[in-house]
Amino acid sequence: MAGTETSSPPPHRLADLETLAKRKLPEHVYNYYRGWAGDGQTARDNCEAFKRYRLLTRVLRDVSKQDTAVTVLGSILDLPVVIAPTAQHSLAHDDGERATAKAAAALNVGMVVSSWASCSIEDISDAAPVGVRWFHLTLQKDVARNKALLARAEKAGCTAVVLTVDQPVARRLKRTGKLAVAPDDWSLPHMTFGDAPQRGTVSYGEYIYACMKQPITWDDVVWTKTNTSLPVVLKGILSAEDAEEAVRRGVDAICVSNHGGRQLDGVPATLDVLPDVVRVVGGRLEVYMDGGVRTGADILKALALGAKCVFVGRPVLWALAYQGEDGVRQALQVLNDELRVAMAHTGCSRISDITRKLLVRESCAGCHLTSKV
Ligand SMILES: Cc1cc2nc3c(=O)[nH]c(=O)nc-3n(C[C@H](O)[C@H](O)[C@H](O)COP(=O)(O)O)c2cc1C
Ligand SMILES: CCCCCCC(=O)C(=O)O
Repeated sequence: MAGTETSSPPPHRLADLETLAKRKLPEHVYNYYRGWAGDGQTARDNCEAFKRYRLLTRVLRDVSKQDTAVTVLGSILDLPVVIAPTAQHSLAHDDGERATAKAAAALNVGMVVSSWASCSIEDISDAAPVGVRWFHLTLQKDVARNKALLARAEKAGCTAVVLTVDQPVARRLKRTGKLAVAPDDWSLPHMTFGDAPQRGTVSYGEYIYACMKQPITWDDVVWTKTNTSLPVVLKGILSAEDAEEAVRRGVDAICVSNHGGRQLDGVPATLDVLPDVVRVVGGRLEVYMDGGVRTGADILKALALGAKCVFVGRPVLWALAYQGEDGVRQALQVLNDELRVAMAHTGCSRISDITRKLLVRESCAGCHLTSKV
């Protein structure tokens, strides 16, 4: 089991965390967290897309202070960052999601607790009573369980429901060409399996789809809206058309996401589709994004292209494996420091100063005065 704290120095970059975590994690856990669909083209492209934009500095402004606060679904975050829903934090550290939630609360960033969490939503709320927390709902075949989870999330203080919509069929999660098998060390307090196959003998996808409602449709989005008083966020939107439908169905926010490249390989990087989605939505609901966010400059780029905030997935798991709650705090602090530096150099004192004018496309780096991003 990972999770023994060491006195290693704090990481300077989130990119270093994966190597630090790898040394501590059992191989199957590292492979599961790192995993991607297909050849990993989309997983890589999510990160590369950020590098295709350059930041344009603006000088001689008073940037002695940066206010990085943002309001999402009525809650104030000190950073435009939400910890993405990711399964099974106890595989990274004994304190699991309790540690992650404490770190998120300490820096006042958001956290989405996965339906696939290893700690229950009640345990997490007991460990970290404050903090902006949302519940990620995987719709299960068991309708009563879905209703009960919505009620439990609200009672435990969650202020939004995040419905993941990009898992229509069981996937074949891979890393280095090997198909992941459902291991027997998962703890799943929110899920009901009925006559599920034996873990350790079937693929990861076969196992989890034994309890998931499949496929889910727009009617399920309406069902979710009807069965909770909380705002509903759709996570996994990639097209302008689906974003338009989300507006029509009365959804409160969407997260442009390809699940960190873990669903269908070959779909576009999220940063590349974000502008189209933002354009069609036209401010009628909040738009977030995730996939490949690794630096404060990445956050600035996503916000410049219209995201209200970003979700961060794998780096949080690496930080948790590296040094538990403290590791996650350090990682969030790195993002905070880097965002402030990027804002100062681009002449931004507050989040609302961040606009598309601060970005140039890589191919246009020499002709930015005439280019549009
Ligand atoms: C190990 C792991 C588990 C995940 N579990 C979930 C989940 O339970 N629900 C969900 O909607 N997304 C899940 N995701 C996807 C993340 O929420 C997020 O979309 C993705 O990790 C963002 O990309 P990034 O890792 O490059 O930041 C998971 C991702 C990883 C890496
Ligand atoms: C422990 C079961 C994991 C279920 C699926 C979580 C997920 O969405 C992922 O990408 O992994």
